[in-house]
Amino acid sequence: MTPKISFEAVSKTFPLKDTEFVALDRVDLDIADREFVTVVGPSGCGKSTLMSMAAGLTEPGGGRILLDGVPVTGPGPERGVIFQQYALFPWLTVRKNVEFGLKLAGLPADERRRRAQHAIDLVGLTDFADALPKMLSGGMKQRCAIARAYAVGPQVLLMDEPFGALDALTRVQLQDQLLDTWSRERRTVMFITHDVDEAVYLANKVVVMAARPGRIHRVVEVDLPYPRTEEIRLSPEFARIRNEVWHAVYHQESAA
Ligand SMILES: Nc1ncnc2c1ncn2[C@@H]1O[C@H](COP(=O)(O)OP(=O)(O)OP(=O)(O)O)[C@@H](O)[C@H]1O
Repeated sequence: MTPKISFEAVSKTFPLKDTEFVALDRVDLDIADREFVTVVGPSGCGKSTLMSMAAGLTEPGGGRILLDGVPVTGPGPERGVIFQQYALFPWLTVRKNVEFGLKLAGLPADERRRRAQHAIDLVGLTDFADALPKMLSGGMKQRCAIARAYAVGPQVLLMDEPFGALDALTRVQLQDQLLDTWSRERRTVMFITHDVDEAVYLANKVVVMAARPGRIHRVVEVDLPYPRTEEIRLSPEFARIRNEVWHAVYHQESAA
């Protein structure tokens, strides 16, 4: 079966003084349809660059990225991108923020309203649909950004440390909510995080990257059932996988 996203020998260099810095060196990775893949690795190993290329915002220097077998040449509505910074329009309500992309897509007003409401309900912001971003907590702002991405109905969600700026409790709540939505509306997710627990809790596959040059170091399958629960989070099997990923991230020389 054709993978949803394929990275084929993807490389990227950036100019550095009179030489070149190799940010990514021949990355090969397949993400299957409806998979939830998390990407972890040391700072500067190229996680964001990799995702930005999947989003069509950065061109690969070498190799190619395929979406359903077709080379990515730019952004598209089948890919929703969510960054750590919420990037909401402060003068628009939650509803208007969520409707924004739908307006750009040229959808009629009643369809925009219906889709936005569905996405707002999904992320639990029903009571705040008419609030401005300044009235929302950090977690609620990020929910709004997620709703905005969902509303367009992307098959793929590309999430770059979306919960990185949130407190631990909000983070756990949003992880559960994201998994809940994912299990109902199965999309393909590529999710970057610095947090090993988060990487294991969410994913069915954790990609561990290494730096200098940026490359894939290991891929760890997470053979834990969904729905993920607190019981799973506290289980010995979870701890075993978490330790394996932790070791792969923080002891790369000895693990190589
Ligand atoms: N536009 C750019 N120009 C020059 N160098 C860049 C550019 N974008 C990224 N880099 C370099 O490429 C490397 C990979 O960056 P990237 O942001 O993808 O890493 P990352 O793994 O996401 O890091 P972090 O975990 O710190 O966010 C870094 O060393 C960075 O300095």
